[in-house]
Amino acid sequence: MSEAALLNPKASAIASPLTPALDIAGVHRRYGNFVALENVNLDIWPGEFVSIIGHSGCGKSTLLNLISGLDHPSEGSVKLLGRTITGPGPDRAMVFQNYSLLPWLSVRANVTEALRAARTDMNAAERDASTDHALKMVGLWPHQHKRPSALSGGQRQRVAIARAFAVQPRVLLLDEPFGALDAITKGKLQDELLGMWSTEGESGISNVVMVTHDIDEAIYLSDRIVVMSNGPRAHIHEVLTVDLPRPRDRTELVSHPTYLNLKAHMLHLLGTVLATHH
Ligand SMILES: Nc1ncnc2c1ncn2[C@@H]1O[C@H](COP(=O)(O)OP(=O)(O)OP(=O)(O)O)[C@@H](O)[C@H]1O
Repeated sequence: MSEAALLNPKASAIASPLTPALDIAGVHRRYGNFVALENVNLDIWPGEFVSIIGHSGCGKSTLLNLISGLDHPSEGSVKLLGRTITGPGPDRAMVFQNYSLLPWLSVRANVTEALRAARTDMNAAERDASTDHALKMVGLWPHQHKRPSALSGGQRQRVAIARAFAVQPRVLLLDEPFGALDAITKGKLQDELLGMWSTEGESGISNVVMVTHDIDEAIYLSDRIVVMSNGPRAHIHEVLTVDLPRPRDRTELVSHPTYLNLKAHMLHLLGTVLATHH
């Protein structure tokens, strides 16, 4: 990077390696008197895969909603490449816990309509090709003309995943995306996700922020794992770095000392330090 680019704030807003992809600073989220999040601070760097883990109700979905722009902090700011997020945008796509499919549209149309909205750079043929690819990837191509109501919970979740994968946003926000899936499908989609995320270049997914309850999934996929404290007044308890080389081999990983140490540490945090005694 040239000195001029560093000195020119406009030029450096996008290009500087010193600008976080996401800059979450002093974020509080209150609902009336109820404080869901209290003083959350986190920088996520371009290219990072970050997971968020913590007990139920600690504000994980709230944090994702703030990044998506569907919700706003009561205090503090969330910035994307140096610009404050004021609403949803085509640079971010979210896979919700509850699928959020449009029930009056077919499986296929749920994907193509999302592309029409988010990828104005694509023509109809490109949208069709991208939809075909995403639906095949999640194994729903044979079901493409069905309505969501005719699908199982796991199938609906896969439509939501196909929609986000097809859009290929700069930042992909995932709220327990694989929770409803069987182990084989889950593993396959985790690997598809990694394949898309690690794609180099201007297009494609640069950052993934994923809420999960699954410790193994968090370690397998992430560069860093954010452990939230319990709510109310939830904040970041600890950020763990997953210092394991990529590509990672699922079967070799489980006997790797770094993996075992991380897993033991997370079990201790979630099971003892942050235990909820329910
Ligand atoms: N619109 C709202 N109004 C009032 N309280 C809310 C609202 N949305 C969330 N909360 C509260 O904020 C807290 C955090 O909720 P959130 O859904 O972010 O938790 P979570 O960590 O994603 O939980 P889970 O793991 O169960 O999905 C909870 O106590 C929840 O009841």
